[in-house]
Amino acid sequence: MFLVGLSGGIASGKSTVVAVFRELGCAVIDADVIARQVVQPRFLAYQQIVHYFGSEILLENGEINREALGNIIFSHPEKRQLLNSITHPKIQKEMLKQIFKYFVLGYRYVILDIPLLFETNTVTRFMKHTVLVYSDPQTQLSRLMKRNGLAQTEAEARIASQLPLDEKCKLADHVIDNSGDWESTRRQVLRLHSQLEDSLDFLLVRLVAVTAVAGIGGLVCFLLRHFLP
Ligand SMILES: CC(C)(COP(=O)(O)OP(=O)(O)OC[C@H]1O[C@@H](n2cnc3c(N)ncnc32)[C@H](O)[C@@H]1O)[C@@H](O)C(=O)NCCC(=O)NCCS
Ligand SMILES: Nc1ncnc2c1ncn2[C@@H]1O[C@H](COP(=O)(O)OP(=O)(O)OP(=O)(O)O)[C@@H](O)[C@H]1O
Repeated sequence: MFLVGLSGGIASGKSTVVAVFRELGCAVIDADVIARQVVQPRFLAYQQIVHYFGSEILLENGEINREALGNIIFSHPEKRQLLNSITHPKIQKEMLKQIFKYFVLGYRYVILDIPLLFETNTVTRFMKHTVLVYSDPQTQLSRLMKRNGLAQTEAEARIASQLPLDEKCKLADHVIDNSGDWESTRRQVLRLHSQLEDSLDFLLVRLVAVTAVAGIGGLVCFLLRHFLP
């Protein structure tokens, strides 16, 4: 089994791309979804967040007010670092569990949707392929403002909290440009999907070749040992 790391910038279109991969039957693990689960009130990360950020970041029902926490961490790098240090180890542990689940289920590759894949670049070495979902700066900004109802300065602060998309493009093996319409993105995902399937075939061919060479080598040794004086 191999891993495909998928990333992008905030509102660049990762979920849009991942939806097409899911439609094609691919296994996908979404770090944003896990990040939401690990801060539920019954977990340790929740207590740590309340301890460091105070009860003012809680909603009336006791859950974390994500908007309030986002406003803090996207404008204070040291607080972002603190939140990352609380949540990231738990997110990685849960991702590992899910990778194992898909391995047991027999999936041949798994797509990991990790927004900060290239920022925390220790993870990229476990990926056979990396994919970047790009959108041009103006499109990214306007989609983010519209989706989250943010003012331009707030949206710019969120974008600035991540490595620029142009930098990430240089680090990725594949780029999907989501600056255009849905159909154009869909076509690119279909093309990439068939490339990933081809690379899977290539892996199988290599595995068969290695097994065949080992088998022939064993047979030659056997013959030499038994038939040579
Ligand atoms: C700050 C939080 C509360 C904001 O929640 P909200 O529901 O508004 O946004 P959501 O979780 O859907 O994230 C949206 C996007 O924000 C960006 N983002 C989230 N966390 C971070 C971060 N620590 N640094 C930079 N960008 C981030 C990502 O591009 C992500 O896809 C939340 O994102 C969070 O808990 N972040 C810390 C965990 C984390 O790093 N998550 C990213 C996946 S590893
Ligand atoms: N090709 C497109 N055309 C028009 N709108 C789009 C397109 N792709 C995405 N969008 C819209 O842009 C917004 C961001 O897209 P999406 O949620 O897929 O990004 P994301 O990278 O997963 O975001 P985040 O990391 O912040 O959660 C959404 O409101 C989505 O509907």
